[in-house]
Amino acid sequence: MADQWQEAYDFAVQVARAAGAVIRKAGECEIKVQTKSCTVDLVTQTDERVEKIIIGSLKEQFGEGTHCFIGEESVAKGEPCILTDKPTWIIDPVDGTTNFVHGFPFVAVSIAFAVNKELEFGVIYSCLEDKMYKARKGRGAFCDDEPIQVSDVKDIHKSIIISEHGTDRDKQKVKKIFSTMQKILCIPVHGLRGSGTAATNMCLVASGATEAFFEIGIHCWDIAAGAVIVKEAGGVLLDVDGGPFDLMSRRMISANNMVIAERIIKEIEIFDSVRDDAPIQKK
Ligand SMILES: O=P(O)(O)O[C@H]1[C@H](O)[C@@H](O)[C@H](O)[C@@H](O)[C@@H]1O
Ligand SMILES: [Mg+2]
Repeated sequence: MADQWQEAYDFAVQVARAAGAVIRKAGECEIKVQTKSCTVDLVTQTDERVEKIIIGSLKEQFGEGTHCFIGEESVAKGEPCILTDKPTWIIDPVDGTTNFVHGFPFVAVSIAFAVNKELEFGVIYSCLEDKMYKARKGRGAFCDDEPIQVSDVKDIHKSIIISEHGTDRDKQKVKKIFSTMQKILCIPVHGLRGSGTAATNMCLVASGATEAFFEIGIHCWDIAAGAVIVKEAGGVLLDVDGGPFDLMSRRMISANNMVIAERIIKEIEIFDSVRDDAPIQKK
């Protein structure tokens, strides 16, 4: 059954493109902003609407009950964030909500699909740039149907590194984030960047525009699709402590190769985040 998930993969591309069109259109109107975990963790009606459209389309296509869903906005409303062996869609309807609110031009729809806890494919539609990134396990990574691959740079001094500061404003954590960035900048590297969306950042690694992207505090929906795309483009994924990549751990580094990844890891000051699949605390 080599091609078991091809239909799902093709459908995910269609759904991501349609979702991106909804986001583009919504960006032309007034955007009503609300907050989630804190005052800088933004959400809009578009995030919720687009997630409903995506999950609704997938349920209609594949039947209610056979597939599971982990969506950013559903989890925010109390749905479980547990990856089981069942076919599971992992969805970020609007990755880069802050960018969307401000008109900063990087916003992505991110859709991944896992079976037996293994990622089968990932689709990221960078909808303002109109770029469709996709990858299926063992079959390469593509941008607008052209194969993409990571950069071959091994010399850290010739690299561009991406990181983000996320939405947690705990002073000690922010201090560690900036201390890490300072140390990396002074290795020195050619530059530090951040697009404001983890999904797009991972596509930039996969297409060779940058050598690595790391972040602590991201969620599984931010990185699931990107993980497949980076890997299929020849890159590597690791925990920020150098251990194996763990989708639910809320931290990861994606890089073009192990040499770059391990050099960056030496500088990362790690801080704790509650795992995505941690039991929900009763209030
Ligand atoms: O826009 P989001 O879907 O909320 O994802 C963001 C995330 O909130 C932020 O913490 C990260 O720094 C960004 O890289 C994410 O993509
Ligand atoms: Mg996101």
